[in-house]
Amino acid sequence: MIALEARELALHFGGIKAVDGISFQVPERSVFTLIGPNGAGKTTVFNLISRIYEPTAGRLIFEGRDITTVPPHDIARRGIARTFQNIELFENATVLQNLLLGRHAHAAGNVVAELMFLPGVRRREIAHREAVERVIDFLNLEPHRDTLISGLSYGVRKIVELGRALCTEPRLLLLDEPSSGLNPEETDDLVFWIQDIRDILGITVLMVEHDMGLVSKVSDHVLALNHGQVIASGTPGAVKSDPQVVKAYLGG
Ligand SMILES: Nc1ncnc2c1ncn2[C@@H]1O[C@H](COP(=O)(O)OP(=O)(O)OP(=O)(O)O)[C@@H](O)[C@H]1O
Repeated sequence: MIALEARELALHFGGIKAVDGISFQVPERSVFTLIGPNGAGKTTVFNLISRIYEPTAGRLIFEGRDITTVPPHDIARRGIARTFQNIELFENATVLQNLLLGRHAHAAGNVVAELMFLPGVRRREIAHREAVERVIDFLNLEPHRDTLISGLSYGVRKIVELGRALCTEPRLLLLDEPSSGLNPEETDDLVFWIQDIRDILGITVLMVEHDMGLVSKVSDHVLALNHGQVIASGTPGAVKSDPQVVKAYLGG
């Protein structure tokens, strides 16, 4: 089964063809990685899927449904979550509070019902708590649950951000440069987290990543972009040694 499909997707900013008619299919329960030199169009693809940008042309299909014109706030409800290149957490809140906020931000709520604390609201609240506890457990965040984000190392913050995305119980997780700022040991841990997210939680992972060591260890499929176009697609080994990819990284 295909989780996500891009068909001839394009986004032009004036004369700049940031994404220039690319097509790809992300199989369910796989790790699919976008690589390419700076300015290749990787982040723009993420922003198109998150619906931050309107495509100039093309379609995006998620689980067989066209999401090309779905409003951004609906994306999480449909089962897509993302992390950002720069961590976006509430510094003066605890890990638990951040995870709960991540959960609530995407929950459909009725303000009157919430104020009156109707039974449905309590049930939902319990469901939120349970989802958050599962994530704390899964990512071994228990020792940090009551720690303020400002008191955490960068590596742990990145795991919390991953946790916040997982709290929405996505079926597709977008990871934007997950290894940036991590030391080699933390990057090795990330390999296991990503594999567990795919294998244990059954979530499809679409990732943008520069660290080729991490890309090779964890990806089922790699798509290389340059100047907004696909230049290679296949296994990590095949893409890494593709002459067009080698040339692109050398500045071609
Ligand atoms: N909002 C924007 N307005 C104008 N041009 C943009 C905008 N966003 C991206 N671009 C341009 O589109 C091209 C693709 O950029 P993008 O950020 O997607 O590349 P990238 O592959 O993610 O690069 P990096 O690895 O540096 O993050 C670049 O030429 C960039 O300057």
